[in-house]
Amino acid sequence: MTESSVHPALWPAPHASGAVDATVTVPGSKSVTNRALVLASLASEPGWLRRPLRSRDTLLMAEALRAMGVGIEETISSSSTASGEPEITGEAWRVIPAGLHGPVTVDVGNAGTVMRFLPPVATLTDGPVRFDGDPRSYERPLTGVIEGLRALGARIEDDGRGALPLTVHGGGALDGGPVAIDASSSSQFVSALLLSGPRFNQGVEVRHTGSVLPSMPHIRMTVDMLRAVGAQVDEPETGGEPNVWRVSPSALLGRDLTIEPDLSNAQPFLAAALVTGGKVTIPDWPERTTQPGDALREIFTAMGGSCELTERGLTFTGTGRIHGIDVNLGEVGELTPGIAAVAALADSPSTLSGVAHLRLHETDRLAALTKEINELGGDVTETADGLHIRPRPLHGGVFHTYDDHRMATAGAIIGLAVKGVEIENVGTTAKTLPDFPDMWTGMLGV
Ligand SMILES: O=C(O)C1=C[C@@H](OP(=O)(O)O)[C@@H](O)[C@H](O)C1
Ligand SMILES: C=C(OP(=O)(O)O)C(=O)O
Repeated sequence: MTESSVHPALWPAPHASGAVDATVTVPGSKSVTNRALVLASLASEPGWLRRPLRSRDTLLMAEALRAMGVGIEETISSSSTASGEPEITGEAWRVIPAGLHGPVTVDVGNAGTVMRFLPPVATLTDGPVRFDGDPRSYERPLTGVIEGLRALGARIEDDGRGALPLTVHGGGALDGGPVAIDASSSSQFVSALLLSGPRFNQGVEVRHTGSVLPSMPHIRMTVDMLRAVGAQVDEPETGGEPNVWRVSPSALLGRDLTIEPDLSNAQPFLAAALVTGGKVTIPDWPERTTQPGDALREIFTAMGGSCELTERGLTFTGTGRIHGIDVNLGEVGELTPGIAAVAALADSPSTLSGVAHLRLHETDRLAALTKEINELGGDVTETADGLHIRPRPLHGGVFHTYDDHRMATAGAIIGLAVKGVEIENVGTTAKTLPDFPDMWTGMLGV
């Protein structure tokens, strides 16, 4: 447990006195940064990550890979101006792959990407790799990774619950081949096995056997990023068998990759435009992306705003009126807390569905959102796979965050419209956006 969660401070969420009008530069994507770190570490030559996200989840990933032997040097990248003067263009990480070694202990924190993406990497080391993390990490599902890796030839010691803590006994290589897993509780099981797949002797063929598969854009992100480093991937969306992904064994290239801004972390800022009837521009919004946050253009437009993508970025404009929405968020589950917050301020009810698996995210997000919005006077009920939200006038109070970064940002969105909201442990936003409080007050000019 972190110091801040033992003595959680209360952060008075700023109330917006008028329409916001701001440009907010959002740091790099967590999901892209952590995939890029894994792929660069498994490559056969050095590579670069430019504008990586520097947050708890990505630093834990970098630290774990370093402990296994990978060189990751943090530098400030520069390029020359027309006059020849160097111009600072931002942070860059140079990744230098090396032989992977144990014994190592990996702290996964509460990062889904670290606890799921690294056990497959650990099978390639020459020793034991112990995985441990925050108390909540013991409750988050890992069965697909543990059972999947065992079926592919790995030796893993765990306590039989299909969760952390566990030790992967790396044997220097893994057979690989075909494997069937149920990834209905997390798409990250599929991504995890695919990311290391090129380095398994026979590659990997992952077959998802469960009824639902959440977060498909994140699996597309895995496939796209694998292809970008030279891997050969067959997958359902380009003519392959449904629910089957195949990665051939191959060496991986070291690339020079600029990380896109984190569009899910852009969500609270776009929501601020919607809630206050203002305007927010996010520079460098990609024209094409696999990030689920891109769906906000459609979802927040349906909730009452409008957006325009230009060379300046994405500009989102609110009208001051917010409408409820009936939407299946199965593909974009991580957007649920921010959408629920906006929906609680709308002029009609909302039904958010397709997100039963959020009960096993950083916290049980369906229970947490229901409790916290209702404690401010709201009327939210949990359904089997989501939330039903009937807006009511809300009042101030403490908004608890349960060590969940997206609960903290959801509370901040509500605080824009409701006076006297205090966010407990806003520091938990450090998981993916350490500068959130300053960025938020900066946007509001307070
Ligand atoms: O692969 C990824 O980077 C992610 C996949 C999703 O996980 P689930 O499929 O477990 O929801 C998402 O919610 C998480 O924030 C990031
Ligand atoms: C679910 C999330 O994170 P994780 O990568 O820990 O699963 C999230 O960021 O919303």
